[in-house]
Amino acid sequence: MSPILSVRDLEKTYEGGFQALKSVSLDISQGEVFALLGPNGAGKTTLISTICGLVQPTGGSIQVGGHDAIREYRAARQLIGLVPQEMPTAPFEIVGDTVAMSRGLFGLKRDPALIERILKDLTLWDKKDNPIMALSGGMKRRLLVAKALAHEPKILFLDEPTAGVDVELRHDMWRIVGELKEKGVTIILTTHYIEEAEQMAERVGVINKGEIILVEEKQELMRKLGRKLLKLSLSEPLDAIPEELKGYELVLEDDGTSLTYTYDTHAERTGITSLLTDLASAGVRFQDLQTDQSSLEDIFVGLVRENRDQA
Ligand SMILES: Nc1ncnc2c1ncn2[C@@H]1O[C@H](COP(=O)(O)OP(=O)(O)OP(=O)(O)O)[C@@H](O)[C@H]1O
Repeated sequence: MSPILSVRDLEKTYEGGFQALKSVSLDISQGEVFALLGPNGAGKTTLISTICGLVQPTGGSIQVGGHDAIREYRAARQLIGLVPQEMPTAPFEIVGDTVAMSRGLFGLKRDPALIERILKDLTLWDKKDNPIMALSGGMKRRLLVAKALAHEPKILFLDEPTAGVDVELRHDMWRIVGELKEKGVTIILTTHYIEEAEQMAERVGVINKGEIILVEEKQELMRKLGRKLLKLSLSEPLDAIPEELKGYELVLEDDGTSLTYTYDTHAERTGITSLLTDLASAGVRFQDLQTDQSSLEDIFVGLVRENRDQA
């Protein structure tokens, strides 16, 4: 099946020369939930804004549902709903009106029944006659989702949907995403949190400094994130791994002075206890041991640390 969204070699250099996107390529299938994970300033908002036509790219191309996002802007934009990080609307606007107006902006016929359903789904129906300023922060977040859905988009972008929200609203957002997915809406969300990507997404892309450095199926990513290394410094160097330890897929390193075992922290059994017993019966002694995170976790922790250091 051809992707509903296809981004090719996308570049964005802001006025002043800062390159926020460096040749980003990405394909998203219809109906999938994709999380774009990355630290502050990685380029997540720039990427979304460029796809939604709010920011002009300086290179590359974007196809949305087969439409070129620049040459066929209106057709492409019609398919997209965008939930921004913050409420850009006027505080005096009435909740029900502002959602209906969002639909009108796309030149679509009024559909009060649809607006009612959207407001009810987002538990905003009893606030429909209130001005936006009378809503709590959490309700404003829900209203942003309602406005983005009013023209029945096929692709919904959620920019940091749970940044700064309480636990209850975070779970609500996860539920809303699940329900939209059931209806066949393609969802792309940005987040800082591995946990959030794990909860919601089927596929995860990691972006850093304007480059997508990894795209993985969530299951595969979590498997890698869950991997750890156990490194044993041996008392006496080994020429080879003893036959009875072959099942552990150990790696002999550092001129035979260290053995490394990879295990899965999510597994019911890590295999460490039996490894240590089998090492003893094979007569392999060690003087020290240390554990290490898997390389993927290193990447992400490294990204976040780098970002914090720069802040
Ligand atoms: N209008 C602009 N002019 C110049 N530089 C900009 C502009 N908008 C964003 N940038 C820069 O581009 C980089 C990427 O910003 P962007 O907002 O896309 O990151 P992000 O991953 O969404 O971060 P956050 O998680 O903080 O929202 C940042 O270094 C930012 O300062």
